[in-house]
Amino acid sequence: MNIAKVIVDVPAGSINQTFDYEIPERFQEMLRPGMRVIVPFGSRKVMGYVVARTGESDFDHLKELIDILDLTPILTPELLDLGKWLAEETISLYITAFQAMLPQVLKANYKKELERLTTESLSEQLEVLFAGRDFISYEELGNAGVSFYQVQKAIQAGDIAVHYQVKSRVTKKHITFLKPAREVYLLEEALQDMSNKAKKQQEILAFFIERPEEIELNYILKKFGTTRAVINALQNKNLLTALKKEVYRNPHDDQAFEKTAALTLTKQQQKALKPVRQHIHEDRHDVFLLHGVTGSGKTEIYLQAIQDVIDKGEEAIVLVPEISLTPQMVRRFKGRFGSNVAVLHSALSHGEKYDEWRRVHRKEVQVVVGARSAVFAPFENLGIIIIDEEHENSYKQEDQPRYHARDVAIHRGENHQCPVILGSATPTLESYARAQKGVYQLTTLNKRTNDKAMPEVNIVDMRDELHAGNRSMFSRSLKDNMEERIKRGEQIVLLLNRRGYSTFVMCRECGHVKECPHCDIALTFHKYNNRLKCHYCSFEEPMPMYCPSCSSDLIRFFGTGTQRIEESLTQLIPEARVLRMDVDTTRRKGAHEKLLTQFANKEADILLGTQMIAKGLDFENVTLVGVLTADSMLNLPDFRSSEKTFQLLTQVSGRAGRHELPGEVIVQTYTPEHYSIEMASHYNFIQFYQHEMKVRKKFQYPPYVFLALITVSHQNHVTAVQTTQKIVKTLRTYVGEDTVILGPSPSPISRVKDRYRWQCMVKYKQEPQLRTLIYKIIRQFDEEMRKDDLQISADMQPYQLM
Ligand SMILES: Nc1ncnc2c1ncn2[C@@H]1O[C@H](COP(=O)(O)OP(=O)(O)OP(=O)(O)O)[C@@H](O)[C@H]1O
Ligand SMILES: [Zn+2]
Ligand SMILES: [Zn+2]
Repeated sequence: MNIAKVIVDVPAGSINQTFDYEIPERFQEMLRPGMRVIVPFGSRKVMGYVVARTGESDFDHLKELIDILDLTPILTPELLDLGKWLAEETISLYITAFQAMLPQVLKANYKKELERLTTESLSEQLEVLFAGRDFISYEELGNAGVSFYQVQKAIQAGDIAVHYQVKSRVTKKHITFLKPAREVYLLEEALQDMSNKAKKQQEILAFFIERPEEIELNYILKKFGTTRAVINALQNKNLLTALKKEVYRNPHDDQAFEKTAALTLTKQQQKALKPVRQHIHEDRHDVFLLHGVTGSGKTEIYLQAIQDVIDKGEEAIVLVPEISLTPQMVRRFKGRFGSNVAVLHSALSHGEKYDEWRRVHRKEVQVVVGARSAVFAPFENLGIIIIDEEHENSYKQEDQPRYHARDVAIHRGENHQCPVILGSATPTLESYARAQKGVYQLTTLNKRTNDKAMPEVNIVDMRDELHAGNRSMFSRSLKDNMEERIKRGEQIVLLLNRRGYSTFVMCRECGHVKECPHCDIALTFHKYNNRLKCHYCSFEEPMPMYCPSCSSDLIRFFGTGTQRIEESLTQLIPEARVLRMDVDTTRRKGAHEKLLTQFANKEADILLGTQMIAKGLDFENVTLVGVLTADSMLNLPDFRSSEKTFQLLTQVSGRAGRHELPGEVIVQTYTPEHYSIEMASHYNFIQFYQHEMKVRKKFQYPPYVFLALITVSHQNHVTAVQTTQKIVKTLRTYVGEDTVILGPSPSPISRVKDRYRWQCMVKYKQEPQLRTLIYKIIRQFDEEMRKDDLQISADMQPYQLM
């Protein structure tokens, strides 16, 4: 067994397999699968993961592996298997799948050090090595000739520990971040206009167009091999902004969490919990869909199920959407389980994330609460996996490996024979349809725990406002109601549904929205050439001057930011104290929490915000929720837009009247007759489900079919088109008769980073060989991908279609 099978960190299709290495004598005792190693690869030294040990190889003259990076495996046998499955399921490379399961710190080569933990004496060799110090660098270990096996034993005994030194912790308190200074479509315009000489600027801008989030300056400098001058140029053009952020570790340790005890469950809660408990105790896997209205006490059910798991000596993973990983949510879990909980989310620095991950790895906690990637927590005795707000899009990863956390959770639930709970007030059509078929077990909570009615929803037709001469963003009824609440000392939550802004075109006179004649999807407005396009079938036409439906010249695309609304709000109701919560005001660490605390302390009357205020918030004094433009999302070129609108309206309505005071909701819209708005106003999920299923059936969208999206990109337009054509042709030869292949068509963002992007979509019901087929097709282009920088990616069950 002196041969290691290694997946190397060389992300290329032609290298997507294990390589065999001889294990040198000094590592033989300690090397185990799941450890990272350094191996020679060609003329280089690269990192790799040991996936197995074996006694035989098909090859002669194996090279020796050079070094071991871990003294204990960082991937469990289950996670090694999971990585393989994940790669195959998402048509990704094995190395990419393994990297996705680990915190950032373990992917890079960080400096390591050893810490002495015990005051008792160590073995003689180790005593000599430490020489009275508490910390020594890892390199000293190699030089001292101490056996790794001895070190490993001391680690297992808890006498010493290995740390990865994260640079930011030691050297810097502040890190500079970059982010777009303007809306993405404005960046796109700037990119179009930019001189071809400014190559680096173009590359960097294109990067931010694809990922308009803040990111470390250093990362950008390194990635593009560029200098501060190039960044400055982009800043001077007002395209990027720089900001400094402080970096801490152990974010939750100093906070005191008030201890909570289990509540006496309501009848409905008891009924929902019972079968889950049975499964926990019988070590049985099943998927439970917990469909419970907002405020019905789903979280309490999770907490009590987890308590059982803890009592049994097993472990629990709770996934919550990034956006609702609020201090309120963390407090509920820490309040019940104290330091037995690790929290993993993106607001943590690399070092903090690694620290939390390590607490899981060392079995110091039994519960993990985290965003998507927490589904890979390296527990070995899972007793339950819970996905809260299972309908949230953030559970789908939008780059390689393009996995959905739900699929991973269910796969791990099978591995560990434990239950999986999917909870939501507005389940996805996919999940609800599975529950209807009996694939998942459905449990419904249709009452709030306080037995209060759901707040009444009033729809305001904004076209009437316009006709009455009110051109502001606020209807008369919303204004009157806000003033009344402020007088009574009650509070208001205002939602600006901002996604999709400035992309679709709507007539303000009659509400008409331009749709594609072939696809039942709104056309997207492209400002730089003033044309409307369909992103499914590539239909396009010029932006009309007059509404095709009523001939009004009030047809235009939409665009309003929270800041402008805040201004007009203070003009409209000067006495209102407004807190604005959006990406701009929550950028600083802790800002989110601070705003919520201010609002809870009644230092403001109105909380105005984007999607991030729709979820999880629970304030007793909120009696009015206003939705400024319910339709803005409805017109996104996405077949899920009605579903997303229904979900958002239902979630935000759930923020009102959660306690003693009754709540009310005012929804402003230009299309009050749209079924998702109308049905959300009655909280009628079942009716919405039935209606939307008919629409999906008619247009053949999920859950009636599965989708696979293949995207090709290349600097040369013709190459991109021709490659996509070849792919489509091969696919057509092998798929079944009922399978539909759409395309080639240009991707919605048809040029990024000076690369042209084309795509094709497969709609299928049954294609057991499709993944293998797509994998093989992509591999046929390995040569071009390696030499000519062609890129091909596949997204099975895509969520992002734009
Ligand atoms: N059995 C119970 N008895 C009394 N109060 C309860 C009970 N269960 C939950 N609650 C309280 O009811 C409120 C709503 O519960 P919870 O937040 O768990 O609901 P939810 O379904 O998760 O809501 P949402 O989907 O809106 O986040 C909370 O304040 C919670 O403390
Ligand atoms: Zn019109
Ligand atoms: Zn179309």
